[in-house]
Amino acid sequence: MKLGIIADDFTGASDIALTIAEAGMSVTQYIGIPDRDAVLGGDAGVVALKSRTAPVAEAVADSLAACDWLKAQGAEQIVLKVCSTFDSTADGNIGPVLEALAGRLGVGPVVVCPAFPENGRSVYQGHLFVNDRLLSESGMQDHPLTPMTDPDIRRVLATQTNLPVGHIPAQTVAKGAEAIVAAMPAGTSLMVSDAIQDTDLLEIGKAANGMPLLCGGSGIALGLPRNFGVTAVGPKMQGNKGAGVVLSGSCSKATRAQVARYRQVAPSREVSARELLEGGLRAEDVAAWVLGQETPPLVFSSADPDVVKETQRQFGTSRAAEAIEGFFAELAAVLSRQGIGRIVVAGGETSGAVVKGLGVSALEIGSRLAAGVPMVRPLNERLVLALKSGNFGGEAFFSEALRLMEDTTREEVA
Ligand SMILES: Nc1ncnc2c1ncn2[C@@H]1O[C@H](COP(=O)(O)OP(=O)(O)OP(=O)(O)O)[C@@H](O)[C@H]1O
Ligand SMILES: O=C(O)[C@@H](O)C(=O)CO
Repeated sequence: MKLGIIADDFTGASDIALTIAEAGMSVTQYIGIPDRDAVLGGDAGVVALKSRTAPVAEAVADSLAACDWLKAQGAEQIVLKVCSTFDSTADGNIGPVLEALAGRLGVGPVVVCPAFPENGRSVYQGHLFVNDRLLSESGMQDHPLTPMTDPDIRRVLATQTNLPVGHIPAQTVAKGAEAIVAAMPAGTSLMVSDAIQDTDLLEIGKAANGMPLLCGGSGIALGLPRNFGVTAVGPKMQGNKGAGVVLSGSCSKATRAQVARYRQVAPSREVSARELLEGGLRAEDVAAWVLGQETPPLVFSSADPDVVKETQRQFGTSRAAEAIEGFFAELAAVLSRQGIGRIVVAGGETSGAVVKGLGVSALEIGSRLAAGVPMVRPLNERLVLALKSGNFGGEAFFSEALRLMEDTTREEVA
């Protein structure tokens, strides 16, 4: 293994795995730290954790364990993959995790850059934008678990860590890799880098050659495979023509638009925390309904921010989330036992729940379904999955993904 990634959620893991695979590296996504039997080798390994919303001590312990495992596999460089919208709870574990990893790896400056221009995320003057809006006005301020109300990534990090937080401005990045390297201070610090377009990220990648630790969204990996002499080939994977379903627990703006669009063309079933906590809705019954449909149906809990807030007020944030995630996990498990062929999941936490429900230990990375979303296949299974980050994909994503995932003949190109 050359490149080791620690991802703080499951959709984020497949997002960065796609970037690396499209740049020509062989890559496996592991669901947590794998057992010895499940290690597949390859140029890159992505350990998917569910640490984004975890308490600090747990996130630090899990990330250090993942780092140790990746290093033991030979990884020469470690990337902490966080969300391109820098999702963090009020307690904020990104800073402490970076501090712990930097200590473990004995590193100097650590570049931090969540930019993902292809999906509209850019960093300028240390501030994170989603398209033409500051992060704090992008809809992310209403996220059910990680509301982001400060767009200044330097300030967000500074509240989470005692390490010095610095900045590499766009003017320096525009001068290229050498200027970026020259801008690095001595000693350990977190250097938030501006990046507006892919060429910026490629220069940052070049500058990062030999640096033991980096942090960012999937864009941070764009230029890394080249440092290892790898050239692009692109992943290949066959789809599955079997029955399909969409499971959506994401309440993001993009997902809500996708849900609204897909409901116009497919049967849908809404599930609520109330129904799950009070009514005892059975996953078996919903699975039977799913498998009785001709068009792949949609099962969703996605709701508008005011509905989510009211649910959280009534039942508690974690209790509501656990009920919904537990339901999706169980539903996926029943559907898989009954031979479902394609599952599209919307939402990182929801994807984590579904993958756990399926009992998956590792995922092969296939072709691109949308920017940041590959088709993936659990090891030794025929079932294919799409783990979509909440805010990724166009409005017709669900139909398009299901169609692409059905294709058993397509030879994929990067
Ligand atoms: N109607 C609802 N009321 C309250 N909580 C909900 C509701 N629907 C979903 N949730 C919870 O909100 C969380 C949504 O997080 P999830 O990570 O799945 O989506 P996301 O944050 O949009 O995606 P990403 O992390 O990829 O950006 C989950 O824990 C889910 O269980
Ligand atoms: O970086 C992103 O936006 C995604 O890969 C993600 O992590 C969302 O959960």
